[in-house]
Amino acid sequence: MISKGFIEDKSKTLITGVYNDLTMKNILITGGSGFIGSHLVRLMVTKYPDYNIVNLDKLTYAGNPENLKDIEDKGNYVFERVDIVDADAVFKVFEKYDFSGVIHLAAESHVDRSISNPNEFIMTNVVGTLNLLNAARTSWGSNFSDKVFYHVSTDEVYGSLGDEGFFYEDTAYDPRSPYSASKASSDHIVRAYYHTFGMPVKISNCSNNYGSHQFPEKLIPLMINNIKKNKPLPVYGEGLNVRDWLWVVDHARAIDEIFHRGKVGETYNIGGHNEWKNIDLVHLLCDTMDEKLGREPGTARKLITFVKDRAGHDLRYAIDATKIKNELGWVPSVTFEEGLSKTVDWYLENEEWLENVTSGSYRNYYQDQYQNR
Ligand SMILES: Cc1cn([C@H]2C[C@H](O)[C@@H](COP(=O)(O)OP(=O)(O)O[C@H]3O[C@H](C)C(=O)[C@H](O)[C@H]3O)O2)c(=O)[nH]c1=O
Repeated sequence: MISKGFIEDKSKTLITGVYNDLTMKNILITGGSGFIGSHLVRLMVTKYPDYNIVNLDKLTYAGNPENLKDIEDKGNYVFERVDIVDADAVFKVFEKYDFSGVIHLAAESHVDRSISNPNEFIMTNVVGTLNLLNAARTSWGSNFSDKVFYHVSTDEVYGSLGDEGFFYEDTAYDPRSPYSASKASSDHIVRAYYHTFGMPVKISNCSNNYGSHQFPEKLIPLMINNIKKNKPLPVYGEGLNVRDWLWVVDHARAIDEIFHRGKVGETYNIGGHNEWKNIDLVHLLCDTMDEKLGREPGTARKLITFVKDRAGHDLRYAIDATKIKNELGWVPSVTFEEGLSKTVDWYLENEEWLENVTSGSYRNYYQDQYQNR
């Protein structure tokens, strides 16, 4: 079924009326209905009206078209429901559109889920990435001029830091969870396609993101949701693990810069220089929520419950983001206090979204909508 107007094949036959400018570039964003992906799609669709943004997403529990409600009617946005593990389906999408660039974010991303179900992570993150690389290679042939295959990855590939030091672009990979091992593998495969086939690739490795539209299994939205509902706040171990938090909108800005101006074959680390011990962050969230909800100070902290630690829990992540700052001029646009306050407000104002993602209502609704496509 035709989604919303597209260029049917590489001879560029126009078959519906929406995209009548054949000079427009088709850019593929995978995982665009997810948390980081939806922020990137929003930015690209609004900032680059001369690009057709094709969002390819499987719509798992964490991918939700509702995240893009505000831009889904734009003429330069198209949605394709595809599982990247399905090589044939991926090839068909590459045949249907003549992509100039690929920004690949589709991934299983939750570390705890990778511990209980590693296979899904290997399939989506490793095999899925391979399928995209193969489809791009077949589609582009040996003509790589003006093409980019950009893999969006994580700082977890570098392993776990002690109390000191940072991850640099040349830090040796040392992944320790099935999730980070799958992302490390896909980074290596992407690099292999650069060295072996000359494919113009770029990779970025980013620290923990926070912001609107994040599935409430991740630390920040989970805590916000539980505080709101007066439910226990599960802190793993003693809460001493450290994460470097970055506002998701700033991550999307960084991806835009790297996609357009980053050097081919290079890696860029992205981070906020914003390290927090989990327990300190949970305290901050508790106090912020008490204030915003007009509750007695100290109310939310009483909900904190120390629970069994995550297996193989990485102690500390911290990114050195000097390269992206020096080469591309990117720095975070907000302080953590600003970003967190905006984030808490968004979850409080979007109760329905939170309820629907938690109950699976959106998922059921959209799976019905797209089941015959
Ligand atoms: C869900 C949860 C987490 N935690 C701890 C575990 C971590 O030390 C920290 C953050 O956990 P979260 O699962 O939100 O994120 P990470 O495991 O650091 O990984 C995240 O950031 C990287 C960069 C990615 O690449 C991952 O895709 C992304 O999921 O809070 C708790 O103490 N309690 C909880 O209920």
